[in-house]
Amino acid sequence: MAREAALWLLLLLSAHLLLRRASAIHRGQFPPPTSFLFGTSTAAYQIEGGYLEGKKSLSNWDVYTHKQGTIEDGSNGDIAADHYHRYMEDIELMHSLGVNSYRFSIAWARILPRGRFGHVNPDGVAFYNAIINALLHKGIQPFVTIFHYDIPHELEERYGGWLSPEIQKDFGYFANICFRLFGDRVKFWLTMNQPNLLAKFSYLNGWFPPGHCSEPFGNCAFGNSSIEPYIAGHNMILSHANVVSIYRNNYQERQGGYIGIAVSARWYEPLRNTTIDQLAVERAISFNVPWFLDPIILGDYPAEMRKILGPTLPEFTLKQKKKLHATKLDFIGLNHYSTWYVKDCIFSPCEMDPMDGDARVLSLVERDGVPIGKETGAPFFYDVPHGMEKAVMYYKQRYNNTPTYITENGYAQASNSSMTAKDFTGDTERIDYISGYLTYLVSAIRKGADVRGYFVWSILDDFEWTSGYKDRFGLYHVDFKTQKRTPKLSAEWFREFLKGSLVSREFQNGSQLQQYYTS
Ligand SMILES: O=C(/C=C/c1ccc(O)cc1)O[C@@H]1O[C@H](CO)[C@@H](O)[C@H](O)[C@H]1O
Repeated sequence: MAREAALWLLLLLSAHLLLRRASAIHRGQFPPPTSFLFGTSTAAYQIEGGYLEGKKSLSNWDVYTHKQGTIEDGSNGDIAADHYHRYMEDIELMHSLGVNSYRFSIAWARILPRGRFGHVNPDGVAFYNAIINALLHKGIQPFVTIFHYDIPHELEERYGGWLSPEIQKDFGYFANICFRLFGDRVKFWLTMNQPNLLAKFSYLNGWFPPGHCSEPFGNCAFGNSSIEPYIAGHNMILSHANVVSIYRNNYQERQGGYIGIAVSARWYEPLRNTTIDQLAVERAISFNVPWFLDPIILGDYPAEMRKILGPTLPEFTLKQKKKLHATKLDFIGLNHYSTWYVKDCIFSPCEMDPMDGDARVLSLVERDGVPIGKETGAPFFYDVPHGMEKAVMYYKQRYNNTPTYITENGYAQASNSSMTAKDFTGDTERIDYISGYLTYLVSAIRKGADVRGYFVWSILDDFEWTSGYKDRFGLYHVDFKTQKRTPKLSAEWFREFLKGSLVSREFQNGSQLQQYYTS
């Protein structure tokens, strides 16, 4: 039965490639597996479930999702994709794809249920040991995010989470335990995931816990949208620096790994070809990635931010600047999905934008009624493949070609509860999306960008934060009632791509094939 399904998918895939020639892209255009990672990406809260199992405590997300009205479909991550019980099956799926890396995150509340105020939980440690060992056994490099949005709820209650400098101590305490317990086997660490997006979702527009915001960015019971995002951001930057210094001083030499940070790297284009919209693009960019990477790599916030925010933007003390300078990072992780048009809001009137409005810009997905790219199942995410090359080349230049990994890129299918696996497995749009972005990534690499890996978000359909289970990003479909995993066409495509066998389908002409194998 499973065999039949696989054959059927393979047939569909061949037809897709023949008819649409979707991918001139092939594995041989990238550096060899010894120097380039191809993997899939996940985060603990989005796939694990088991929210009260193994003596885990409640995280901020457990508490938030259990409140009415926070998640669009009223769901939560209590069970999610049940990866807590099915991790071996999921690792086998990845192995069958032929990836050489897997990016996942560690649930803080599994390792330290009470943060630094309690004990290390052996069950949590055992869970991640089992995952790491199973991955290594199959030749898959663990690529670990220490913090991907979920913190022990107690830290939120005690001192307000990321709003307090206290969090720096807790985060350092947690990371130190991760390095000590897992660092003998984990060689790739990300301190955090998308702090630049998280600070806004948590404290500017209030979509994520603790749901803080104020007018005009949103209407929340608590918060101050013009101050709190930058306080949280400041604590995140200092927490990153602290954790990198812990790794450098106590582990890196002995363990021989690398440490970086993953940021949300949206790309922006001017709505009109005018100076004011071009300046708006520069502001939008500055308030996105450079908000975090300028302090971490160059030592201070970007000038555009200081100019607009003035004293609202915290200052780094001399001591902090010294620490930033001494730590920095080994590599940059870019999460890239889409591109937006940007319109100036300083010299022209605008509606309030709860994502980019703090940069005095409005981001849009259409120009004169024409969408910026092909639409996807996620509202606001469009298929704009050239944005990948633009973003990579921009940050190559800004950060002196720091080694870079594309830590996330992927495509969402929209769904509703009456749809079944069959409705999702013929996902040629995802194949087009991924092969398009990979094509532009190859172009950036050819132009000298030091890109060392690419991770698809995601291996499985998962809990997509405030969208709940509606947006399906998986290469494998998950039936959340039975937890059955079914490969989509894109999974078969990725497998063929990683094998290098797409080339033989693409190039019927023998000499080109010859060229590929000898180059
Ligand atoms: O980029 C985002 C999230 C965007 C968003 C969320 C909720 C909204 O309401 C609007 C946008 O996160 C990255 O992209 C993925 C796919 O989304 C997430 O599942 C990952 O966890 C995250 O690192």
